[in-house]
Amino acid sequence: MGFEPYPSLLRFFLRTLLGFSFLLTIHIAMSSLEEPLGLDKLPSMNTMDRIQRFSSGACRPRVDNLGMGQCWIDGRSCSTSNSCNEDNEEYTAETFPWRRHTRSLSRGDSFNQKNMTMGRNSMKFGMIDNSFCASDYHYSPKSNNKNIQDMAFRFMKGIPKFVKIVEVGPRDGLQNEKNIVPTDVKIELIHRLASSGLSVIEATSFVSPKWVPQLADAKDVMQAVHNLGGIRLPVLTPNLKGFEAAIAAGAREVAIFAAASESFTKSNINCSIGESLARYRAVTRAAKELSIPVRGYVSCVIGCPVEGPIAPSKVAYVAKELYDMGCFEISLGDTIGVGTPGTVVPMLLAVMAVVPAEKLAVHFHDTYGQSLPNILVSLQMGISAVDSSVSGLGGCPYAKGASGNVATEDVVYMLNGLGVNTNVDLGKLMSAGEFISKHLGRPSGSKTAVAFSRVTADASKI
Ligand SMILES: CC(C)(COP(=O)([O-])OP(=O)([O-])OC[C@H]1O[C@@H](n2cnc3c(N)ncnc32)[C@H](O)[C@@H]1OP(=O)([O-])[O-])[C@@H](O)C(=O)NCCC(=O)NCCSC(=O)C[C@@](C)(O)CC(=O)[O-]
Repeated sequence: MGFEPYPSLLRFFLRTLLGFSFLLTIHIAMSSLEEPLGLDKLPSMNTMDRIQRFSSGACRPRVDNLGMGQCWIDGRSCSTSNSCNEDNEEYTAETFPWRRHTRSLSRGDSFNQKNMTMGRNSMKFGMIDNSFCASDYHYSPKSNNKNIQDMAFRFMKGIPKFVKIVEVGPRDGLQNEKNIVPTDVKIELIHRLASSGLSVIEATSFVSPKWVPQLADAKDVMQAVHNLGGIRLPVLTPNLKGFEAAIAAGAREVAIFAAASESFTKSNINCSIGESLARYRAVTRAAKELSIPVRGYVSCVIGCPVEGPIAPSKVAYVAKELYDMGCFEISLGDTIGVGTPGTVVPMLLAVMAVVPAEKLAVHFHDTYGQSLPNILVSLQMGISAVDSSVSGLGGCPYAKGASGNVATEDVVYMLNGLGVNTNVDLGKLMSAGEFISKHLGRPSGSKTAVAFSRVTADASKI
């Protein structure tokens, strides 16, 4: 819809925009970054805009060429310049097995057909044009508050009231650090994280010290923390040897880690996907005998550092195998952080066709700054477990270029802003982040922590 034929609409937009800027200025001045803007505090135009930007069906990846700037929209290719071209390629349900599920999911749910078709809107320089209002919601001066409330309701509908955060800082966060972090510092970090209210903290890995020297002290760390009350402390175990060592050190929960890429599996655990699943079957059998819960990871759910794009069906296959062998939860890892909502949504749809959403967690690395939008769409799709790492520490030693995990502080800040409960005290969490960042001698990788420390520094100058 163009503006010219509708001068009154244009006036309405300008008035709303001015009103919004004014309100925002007042709010920022008053809140001094103390808390995120809640949905209820944002003017209605902005709510619409956000629904548009976070629309889940925007762009789905081509399985055969998912170069990270490439995507497809209902049979049309889209280049990195975000312009879409019609093409005549045939895309069948077999090529994209999640599409059938997309249609059935879309009926009558928050993740509905309207949202799925928003991707048809053309995009320029990263901004979706205003055709969303025209084609899908017919936004006009006559639109009343109810329409806007409906849209806000639809946006929030899938988002859970409580999100479980799985803190992976002491393990995923530290495993790639070049300088060995003293055992005492690791133990202190776990204590500080626990005191912030986090209920699941991945403590360490019982892997070969030749492969991951940073975690060679797994036994000492585990022995020191395993009695921390009310906290779950899973540890990574790549095989029976690791499982037995973990149990002997006091572990009461373990995690096994597979991948959807053959090349990554080879470089990470030195075997094929098939061999890794056989090893993990042995671990889950042993765990079952001891009533030890096992979490499963699938790495490279969007892309692999060696193979490039990974098909959602491969991710679904490995996730289902782990689920069938008894994992209580499957964490889907974007190991190199190349995912966007456009590629995360189809991957999740494929996995959700074979593993229930309530058994899934998401695990994003923040290489391209896409973790928060990726988490947001995951929540909208019914996932309520999110992995993150204090201060954004992390990276896999066997995934070159992989940056840190999404920062736990940033996840908690966003969830607070959405009114989602996490039971985590952001202040105490940031102090744990400050502790480990100081030790590592570098600034925090959390934008939230950096913003708060600036505000505090500015305030102390007054
Ligand atoms: C799987 C292995 C052990 C195979 O390693 P291998 O060399 O193929 O195994 P092997 O069976 O031939 O054993 C070689 C040596 O390792 C020892 N060994 C064997 N197993 C263990 C064990 N459990 N604990 C301690 N030692 C062990 C074994 O005893 C032997 O010792 P040696 O006789 O030479 O003295 C190795 O490749 C390994 O440890 N890899 C771990 C790699 C790793 O930890 N990667 C990072 C975690 S995954 C990740 O970060 C992704 C994730 C989960 O965060 C999600 C995401 O972001 O996507």
